[in-house]
Amino acid sequence: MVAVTNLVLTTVLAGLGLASALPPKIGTTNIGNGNGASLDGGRATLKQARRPNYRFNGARSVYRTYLKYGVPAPEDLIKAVAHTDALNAAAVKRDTGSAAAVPIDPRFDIAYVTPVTIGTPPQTLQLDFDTGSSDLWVFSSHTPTSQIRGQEIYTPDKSTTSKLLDGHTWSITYGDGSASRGNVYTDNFTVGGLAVASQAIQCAQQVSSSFTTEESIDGLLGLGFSTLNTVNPASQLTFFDNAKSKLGSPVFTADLKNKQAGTYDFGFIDKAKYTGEITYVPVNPDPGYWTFTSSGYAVGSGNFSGSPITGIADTGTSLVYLPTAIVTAYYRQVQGATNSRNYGGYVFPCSATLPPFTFGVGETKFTIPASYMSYAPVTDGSSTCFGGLQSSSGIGVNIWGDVALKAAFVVFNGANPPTLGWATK
Ligand SMILES: O=C(c1ccc(-c2ccco2)nc1O)N(Cc1ccccn1)C1CC1
Repeated sequence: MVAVTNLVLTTVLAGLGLASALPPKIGTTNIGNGNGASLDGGRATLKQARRPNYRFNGARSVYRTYLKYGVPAPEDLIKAVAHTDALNAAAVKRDTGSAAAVPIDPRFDIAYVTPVTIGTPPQTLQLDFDTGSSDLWVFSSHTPTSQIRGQEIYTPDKSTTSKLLDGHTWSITYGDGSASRGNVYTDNFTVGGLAVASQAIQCAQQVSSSFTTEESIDGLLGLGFSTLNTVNPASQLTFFDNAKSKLGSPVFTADLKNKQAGTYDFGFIDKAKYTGEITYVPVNPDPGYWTFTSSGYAVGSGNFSGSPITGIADTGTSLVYLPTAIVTAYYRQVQGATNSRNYGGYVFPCSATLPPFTFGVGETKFTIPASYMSYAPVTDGSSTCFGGLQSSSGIGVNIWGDVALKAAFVVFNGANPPTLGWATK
C-alpha cells in the first residue's frame, strides 16, 4: 500500500509541478521533505506550497497531459510551450543595478557622487544620491550659465526621448540652506545598468550659490519616499519607486566608504559587502525620510546608554546630528573642544585625540572610528578641525549622515512595510 501511495503521490505532485524527490521510505509520521506533509496509518495530508516566481503556462499543462497518456504532442503545441515559457521568463523580475559612490574630495567625505545616464543618446552626469530627499534634479541647459561652474548639464533638446512635463515646476530647500527650482522633463534614465523609461528629470532653472560652487555635483537623486517630492501640480516618483517593479527584491543598499569609492546596489543584497547578520529595524515613512530608532550609544570605551534615538538615515548629509546631551558627552572627552559660534558647531585642535563613537541598531553595535569623527579643517590648512558629530537641536530631526553610514552596510528595504537593515563590514 505504502509503495503504491508513493507512486500516486509522485504522479500527483509531478502533475502539479510540485514534485520534490520523495524520500525512499515514507512510513514515518513526517515525510520530511519540508513541505508540511504528514502521513499516518496509510493516509497522507499534503500542504500546498506556492512556488516563488512560478508562472502558469497553460500550453505546458496541456503538453504534460499528452505526455502522461503517451500521446505525441503536435508541433504547434510544442511551439506554444516554448513561446509561453519565453514570455514568462521575460516577466520574472530580476533587473539589478550597481554603481560607484565616489567622494567628491579624496581628502574629506563631504559628499559622494554616482554616475547616471539620461536620454538618447545617453548623457552622463554625476549625481549625489540622497536618501534624505526625493527630488531628482540636474544642472541643465535651462540653468543660467552664471550659475554653472564646471558641472555637467543635461540638455533635453539633445535627447530624442525627452518629453516636457508641461506646466510642472519644482522647488526645494535643504536643511543647510541650499535650494534649487525649475521645470520638469521625462526621459530614459539608467543607474549602473538598471534602466527606467520616462523618469521625471527635474531641470534646474535656478540653483543657490552652494550648488554653483560645488562643481563635482551635477544634481541630486532623491532616494527618500516619493511623498517628499516637490513637483507641482503632480508629484513624481523617485527612481527607486519607478525601478521597484523590475527588481527581484525591492531594495537598494549603501556601502559608503571612508575617503574611497563605495557602491549603491539596486535589487539585490551583496553578501560579500558585509560581515555577520543584517539587523532589520522598522521604518516610519512619514513624512518621507528613512526614519528608524537606534537602540543607544557609547562614547569611546564608556558605558553603552540604552536610551533610544529616533533619527533618519541620510546619505545626502555629511555629518551625524544627535541630541545635545549626547554631543556634549562626546566632546567632554576631547581636549580643547568647544562649541564655536564662529564656525557653527563643535571644533577642536586637529591634533586632539578623539574617542570612537558607538551606536546601536537592535542588538548590533556599530563603532564609528575616531578617524571618521574629525571631519575636516574649518578652513583649508587650518589646525582647527570641525567635528563629524554635531548637535541636532537646531534641525528638528536627528540625522545619521555619511560619518555614521560609512561604518555600516545599510539595506534600504522598500517593501511594505519598509525596513532598514544594518550590518557590520
Ligand atoms: O537637507 C535636508 C532636506 C532634504 C529634503 C528636504 C525637502 C523639503 C521638501 C522636500 O524635501 N528638506 C530638507 O531639509 N535634510 C538634511 C539636513 C537638514 C538640516 C540640516 C542638515 N541636513 C533633511 C533630511 C532632514
